[in-house]
Amino acid sequence: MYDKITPPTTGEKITFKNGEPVVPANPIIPFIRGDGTGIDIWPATEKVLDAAVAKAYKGTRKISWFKVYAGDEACDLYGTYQYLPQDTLTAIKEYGIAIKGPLTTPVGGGIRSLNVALRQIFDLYACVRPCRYYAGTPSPHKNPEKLDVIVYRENTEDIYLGIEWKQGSEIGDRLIKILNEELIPATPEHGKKQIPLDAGIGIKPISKSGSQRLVRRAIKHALTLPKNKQQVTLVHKGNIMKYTEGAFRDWGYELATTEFRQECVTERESWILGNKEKNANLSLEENARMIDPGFDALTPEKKAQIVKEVETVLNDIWASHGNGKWKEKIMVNDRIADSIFQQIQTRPDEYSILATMNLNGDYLSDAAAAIVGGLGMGPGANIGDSCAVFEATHGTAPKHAGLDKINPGSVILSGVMMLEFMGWQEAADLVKKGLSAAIANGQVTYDLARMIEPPVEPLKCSEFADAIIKYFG
Ligand SMILES: NC(=O)C1=CN([C@@H]2O[C@H](COP(=O)(O)OP(=O)(O)OC[C@H]3O[C@@H](n4cnc5c(N)ncnc54)[C@H](OP(=O)(O)O)[C@@H]3O)[C@@H](O)[C@H]2O)C=CC1
Ligand SMILES: O=C(O)CCC(=O)C(=O)O
Ligand SMILES: [Mg+2]
Repeated sequence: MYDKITPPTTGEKITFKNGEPVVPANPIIPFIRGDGTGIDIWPATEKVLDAAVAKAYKGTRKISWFKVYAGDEACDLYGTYQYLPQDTLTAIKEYGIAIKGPLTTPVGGGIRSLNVALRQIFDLYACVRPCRYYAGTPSPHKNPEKLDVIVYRENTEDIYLGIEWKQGSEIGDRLIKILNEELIPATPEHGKKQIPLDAGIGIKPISKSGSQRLVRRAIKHALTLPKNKQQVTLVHKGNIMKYTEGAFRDWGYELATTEFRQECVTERESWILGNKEKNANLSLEENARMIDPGFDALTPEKKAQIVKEVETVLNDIWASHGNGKWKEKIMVNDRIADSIFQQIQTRPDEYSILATMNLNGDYLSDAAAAIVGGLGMGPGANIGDSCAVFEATHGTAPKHAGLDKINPGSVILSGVMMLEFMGWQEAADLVKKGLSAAIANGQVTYDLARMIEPPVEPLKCSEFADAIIKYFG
């Protein structure tokens, strides 16, 4: 079955039932070490996870790690350009849950991202990246503890589908010609616009099904959070990209107000309901004026539309959501992408789950990680309905590779997410406890040490792992 790798001789497979993993006591879990700093981070991660499982379950549970190859290491073993061998894909498919270090993607030309390829091959449509603060972590922000968000990023489409044509390529030029001469002129709203003849072209597909399955998962996650964090914010640049990013927002609201009608309230609905609660005699038009500050300047048609919206909301959900009942529901709102980048800095405690398309989520997860201590503190998971691959937000950080210096925190915390996904909460809690205590005691790697006042001597990557284990208690 495998060409150059052999699964561990002990251990069993994880399977999936209704999208949830069924985990034996001794699961086999494939891991990819990763390029660049993967060489430092992976051994530290494995050591911490093994120690936590051993301590939590006293030998009754154990992970059998299965080394599989991708990136530079794969080429060394399988030959030139064998960046993602079939063996690796077979193993991940067979064992269901995997964890990986970062993999290099060249800029401009060369191979397309192996990280993205894995997400697409296994349909890992939700990239889940929690950004929360561990006490004692130095941060460029005054109140980093106020940020506690989970970026829920659509992980398989958007421009990451990678359908693009190089400037000057035959098909790219043909496409531009067809667009300029046929399709754009046939679309009145595009007027006399033309694509420059020397442009590269990329396609940005955003589908209804792809958007809604991501938002569905985000809402289900919100249902598991404490009441004050039960909120899903749809992040988009829908004012500019109306039929892709704007549609993502609309499909998100549609899903929330149909599939999750009893569980959700939208922000606008909450205003309408709240207005009526404060003044039961409010007319529909007065209510409409209160939810839309520019109401009086609108055209009669637009005004009528908003009055109709108020009427529909009150007819449809006053009984189920009115009289304050909406305060117990999941709040679904939306924010324009550029705005959310400033909002997570200026009003961090107003947000919880940020549901995004692929590119926005990629940017936003790095930015949010920076607030709570940097890319060394940014874990992540790529989750589908029958497979999950855990990986950090950061990349290979090549200048730090092989120095036993980098912060393994993000991959270790990705391991925590993996343990939680497996239902091994006791082991996950031990790792979080050890990591929190190490940081609180100033035992940190260079990235955090350089921000602490007064400065502390940084630990090596491997020493940080040992410190975490020491603080399991
Ligand atoms: N999922 C994946 O595998 C990903 C892969 N990549 C790939 O990684 C390669 C390098 O990308 P690059 O843009 O340099 O981004 P990186 O995330 O690899 O690194 C950028 C900087 O972030 C900081 N950083 C990253 N990881 C850590 C860590 N574990 N601990 C502390 N600080 C950290 C370092 O800052 P400083 O030097 O200031 O300390 C580093 O120089 C590219 O090929 C890219 O495509 C990128 C993102 C995700
Ligand atoms: O695949 C890559 O090289 C980069 C991907 C990335 O930045 C991410 O998923 O956050
Ligand atoms: Mg990224």
